[in-house]
Amino acid sequence: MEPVRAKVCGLTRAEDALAAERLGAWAVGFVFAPSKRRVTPEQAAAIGARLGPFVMRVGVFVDAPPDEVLAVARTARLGAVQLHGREPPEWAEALRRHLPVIKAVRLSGPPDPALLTYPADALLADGPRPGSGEAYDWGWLEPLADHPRLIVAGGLSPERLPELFARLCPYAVDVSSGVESAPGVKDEARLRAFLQRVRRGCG
Ligand SMILES: O=C(O)c1ccccc1NCC(=O)[C@H](O)[C@H](O)COP(=O)(O)O
Repeated sequence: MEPVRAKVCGLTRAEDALAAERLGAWAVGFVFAPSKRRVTPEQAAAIGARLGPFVMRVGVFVDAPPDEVLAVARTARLGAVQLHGREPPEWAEALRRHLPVIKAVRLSGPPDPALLTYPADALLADGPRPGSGEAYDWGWLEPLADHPRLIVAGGLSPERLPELFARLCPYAVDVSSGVESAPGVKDEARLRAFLQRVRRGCG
């Protein structure tokens, strides 16, 4: 059975990042765009430095030009970048010469199938307002179903994973507010419940 990978996004505290690693997250995300969870590159570097070598550090950006993204990635020691805005494909191509790129799409209806040709290493399907916990109709993911690396995000929680996995088996899931007690503060019990369910997979 293929594993389902998990990324815990919107980290602002080392203790939450360490809990995510200990409980089995494959990746942690740092938001560098305007957000209640925004961190500086230096804060992300300090949190990332506490983690072991096998946890991917992902930086979340919204419409930041490639030079800016690469400068942040160097300081924060990121392993991959997640583009959450309307970045032109040329920006993703430029970034992919240096780092893996995850293209995020905000869904308020079924996505344009042209998204499948966007130059990215993975696609992330998010809710209409990232980090808000707002969900969407998973039926809208149909046009992206054949993508080999589809990451499902947006309003996920330990309670909603069983229904998601009964409907589709994505490459990975991404969660932020569904495992929080306050913006940027993760709740260890909810994190544990989420990651335990992910580890059991779709079967
Ligand atoms: O978290 C934010 O505030 C944010 C702001 C701007 C762009 C992206 C942002 N977050 C990215 C994510 O963390 C994902 O959208 C997240 O996993 C899904 O959020 P949630 O619905 O809260 O689980």
